[in-house]
Amino acid sequence: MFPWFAVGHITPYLHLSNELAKRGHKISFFLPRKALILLENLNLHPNLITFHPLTVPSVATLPPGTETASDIPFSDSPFLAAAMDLTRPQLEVSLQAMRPDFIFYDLAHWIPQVARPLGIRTVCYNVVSAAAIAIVLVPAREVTQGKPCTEEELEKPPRGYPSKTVVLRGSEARSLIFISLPSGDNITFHGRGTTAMRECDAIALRTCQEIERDFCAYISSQYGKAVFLTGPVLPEPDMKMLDEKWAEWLGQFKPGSVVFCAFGSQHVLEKGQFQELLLGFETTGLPFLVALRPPIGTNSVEEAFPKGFEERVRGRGVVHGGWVQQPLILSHPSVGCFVNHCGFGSMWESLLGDCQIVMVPHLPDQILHTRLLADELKVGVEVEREESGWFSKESFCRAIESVMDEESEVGLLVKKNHAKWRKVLVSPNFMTDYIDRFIQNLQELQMKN
Ligand SMILES: C[C@@H]1O[C@@H](OC[C@H]2O[C@@H](Oc3cc4c(O)cc(O)cc4[o+]c3-c3ccc(O)c(O)c3)[C@H](O)[C@@H](O)[C@@H]2O)[C@H](O)[C@H](O)[C@H]1O
Ligand SMILES: O=c1ccn([C@@H]2O[C@H](COP(=O)(O)OP(=O)(O)O[C@H]3OC[C@@H](O)[C@H](O)[C@H]3O)[C@@H](O)[C@H]2O)c(=O)[nH]1
Repeated sequence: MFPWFAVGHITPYLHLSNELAKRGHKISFFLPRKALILLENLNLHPNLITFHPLTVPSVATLPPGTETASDIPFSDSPFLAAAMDLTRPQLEVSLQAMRPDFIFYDLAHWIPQVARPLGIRTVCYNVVSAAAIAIVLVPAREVTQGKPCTEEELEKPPRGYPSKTVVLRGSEARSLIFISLPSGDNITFHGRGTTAMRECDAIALRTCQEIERDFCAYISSQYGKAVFLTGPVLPEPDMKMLDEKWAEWLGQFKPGSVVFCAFGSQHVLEKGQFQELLLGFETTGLPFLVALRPPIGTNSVEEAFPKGFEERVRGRGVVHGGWVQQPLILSHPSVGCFVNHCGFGSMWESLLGDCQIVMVPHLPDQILHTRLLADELKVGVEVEREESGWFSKESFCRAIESVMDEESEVGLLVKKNHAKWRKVLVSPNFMTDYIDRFIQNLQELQMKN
């Protein structure tokens, strides 16, 4: 396993590794040293899953010590991609010695060049939605190296893109410009993503037909190869592992009453937006647990609190400036609403849980995931932004109240739809059957010469 150096990628690769190991397969997992510390406890089969910490080479354009996407602003992602590419010699030496049957990778587009001569099969395993891939990372989206896409080009989905709902609206499309800019040396993000999928033996996606059938079919037709699906791949939460501190705090509130908020491993808010969000939570009058990193330019969340905030919400609101056990908090009976950025991991965790869903997307893939949930499946609501991109305290509060008010029409509708989808996704054997079929797909691929 060799995922992109981001917690939102390493985590789902580890969930898949656990499922493979559960069925007796042996896994070597390559990841930056720092990520290992955070994720080691998610390894449920240490006898079969071995971690291989990588030394992430220093790149002049990255802050010293950078190892994962959590360490840098989004704008530095291209330099982290360059650093990942420089780990190639480490991978080469290890693969030569190990000779695994398969290697799984995503943004390291050069893996097939290394693996093919060694007879190792390559699986490009993507852990963002099929929709996000279909809208940009396909040959039908023409991108020329050295020529950034225009706004007009970005506004149009590629020919044959199968949805009119799961799209970026108006100025949102501008944020896709990054696909046509360098991502490491001499390659664009589009070049990286499409090479990775064109050159692999199999494309795999962390999704299911039931939700993303048309997008999967589109990707398959664009690349002229089968697309293997793993399903959502989420472990059963083990509530015994929830930190005593949170179990106790959450335990004081009525079932389904607490609003939990987290924005994944990369997103850091501007101070003004952070304060607006907290004021929005305050206005709801509901108990809340917010787990967000200190906003830009601050060293702690406390330092950025709005004036008098702490006293006003004492006893019902907690703001934690670090990492929490998100899947376990979401499964706590007191938690009734999940305000999240709709990273693909959080999207699955919210869909499989039974909290009401409120989305505040930031990156373009997160906007597409939000459209899928809010406009296609209608299982949650999106917080309204102003034209400038600003979320006001009123819009946060309105979105949360609209799903938490038991009388609200929107709240009842999303609850009903969510329950319907959840029933499908948690039905006995749904996830197991996906993994079993996926392994069968791999075994058939292995039979081919
Ligand atoms: C330069 C910065 O680039 C962007 O940040 C990189 C992040 O990319 C994430 O991965 C994807 C994002 C998107 C997206 O935003 C919209 C899409 O329609 C598609 C994708 O695809 C992918 C992706 C990732 C991996 C993979 O194998 C794929 O096949 C597709 C990644 O999750 C995250 O960790 C990166 O930080 C960013 O937009 C920023 O604005 C730019 O400055
Ligand atoms: O405090 C936290 C925050 C997050 N998490 C976990 O970290 C993971 C975060 O993954 P997400 O995909 O939701 O979000 P990230 O922003 O970290 O992901 C990244 O990769 C996936 C893409 O869709 C996102 O756009 C990209 O930012 C989730 O599994 C979540 O449960 C915690 O366990 N605790």
